[in-house]
Amino acid sequence: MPQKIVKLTVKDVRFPTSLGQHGSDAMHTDPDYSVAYVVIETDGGMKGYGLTFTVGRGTEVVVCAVKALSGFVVGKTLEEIVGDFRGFYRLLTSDGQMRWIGPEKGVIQLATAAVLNAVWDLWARAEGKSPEQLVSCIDFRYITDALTEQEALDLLRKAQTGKTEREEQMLKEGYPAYTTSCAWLGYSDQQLTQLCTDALASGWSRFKVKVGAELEDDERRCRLIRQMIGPDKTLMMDANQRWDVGEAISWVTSLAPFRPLWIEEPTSPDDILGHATISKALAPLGIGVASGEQCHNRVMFKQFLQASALQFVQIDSCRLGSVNENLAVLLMAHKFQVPVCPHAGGVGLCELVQHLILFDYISVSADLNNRMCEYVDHLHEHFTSPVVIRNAHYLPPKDPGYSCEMLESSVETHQFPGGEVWANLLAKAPE
Ligand SMILES: C[C@H](O)[C@@H](O)[C@@H](O)[C@H](O)C(=O)O
Ligand SMILES: [Mg+2]
Repeated sequence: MPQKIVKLTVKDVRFPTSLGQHGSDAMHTDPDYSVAYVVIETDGGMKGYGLTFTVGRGTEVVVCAVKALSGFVVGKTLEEIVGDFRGFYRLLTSDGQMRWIGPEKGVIQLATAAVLNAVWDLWARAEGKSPEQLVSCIDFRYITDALTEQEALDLLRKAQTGKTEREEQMLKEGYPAYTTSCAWLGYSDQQLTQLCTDALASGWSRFKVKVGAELEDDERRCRLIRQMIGPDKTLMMDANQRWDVGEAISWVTSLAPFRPLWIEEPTSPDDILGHATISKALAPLGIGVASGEQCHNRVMFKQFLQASALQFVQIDSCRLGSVNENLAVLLMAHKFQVPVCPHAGGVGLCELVQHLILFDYISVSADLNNRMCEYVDHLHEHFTSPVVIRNAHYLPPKDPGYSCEMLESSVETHQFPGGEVWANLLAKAPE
């Protein structure tokens, strides 16, 4: 029976993570991890859950944008949507009036991600998908000079070989992960040492440290973490867009003795040629450039790849236009032979992105070289099917759907500004 979507609700849900400096970096010094949380409902009583991640103030703007998009979803059947998913994607991203406030970037793209993530959740509960079906979800507009529909189909068909073995391998071993939880910028050295000791004891071998505010602090913290993890484990550094191009090169050169695998977001996320310059300058030091958590669409990723500006592609489940656009980027990255190491953490990003990276390994790249998925140990307890990490690997999710359904009680108490958590905090806040 066709399932008609009859309702879409969206809520502003925030967690006061800034109180403990969790998630802090050189540019976002006080993040309150938040989501615009979307639930769509069908007349048959089925529900789809979706979200997009933000860091506090401004979530209400994303909520408004989701409301502005809801008219495109409510009244449609799931079959109508997935029967022409490319067309539906365009309806959301290319509406003649709404596209002016994007197109395909900023708040409206975050809202698109939240809505489409909910649609994918609903669809994912239903069935498996063939290469043809997947390709039919991708909007190839603006990327055919890098990847055609036929090439995408060929890549997916080629990766059918060995798929079952890779699936079994993932079920047994899981997908390799790295942790960012030890070294947020606002953590003291003592906290860093303790968290690093715990992480090593739990089997973590890949670590990311925040840098970019003060060089001396960076040197001290990187020395500390390198000493703790030893010479053989992997270290990544993340500057969250703090530098100009020249500054990035000299700053990272000073940190080179600590042997980072990559420097993440060294400069503006929009500066493709700047990233290319930094990549070229750092290559002789064996340091790659990573970016993507604020790369707003497939067209930007295409250019980063064409310009050899990135050595690690960091897809994001909520920044790009949901699975549809992530599929395009995974396939382009594979064609350009650049490893994908997704951005995760936040609220629900690990839950969502585990699906994409498992898909990448099983159905696209068939490669684990230089690949790992970010993990941050926060806020998983608010989800009905939280990620499962075993020995620093993501174990494949077992429950149907896209894993971003939150506990009703968590949504209730963290709704901004009226939920209990915020009502209490705001009552205590100075005028
Ligand atoms: C404000 C956030 O915590 C960011 O610092 C975070 O997403 C980070 O860039 C990361 O790579 O995990
Ligand atoms: Mg980052």
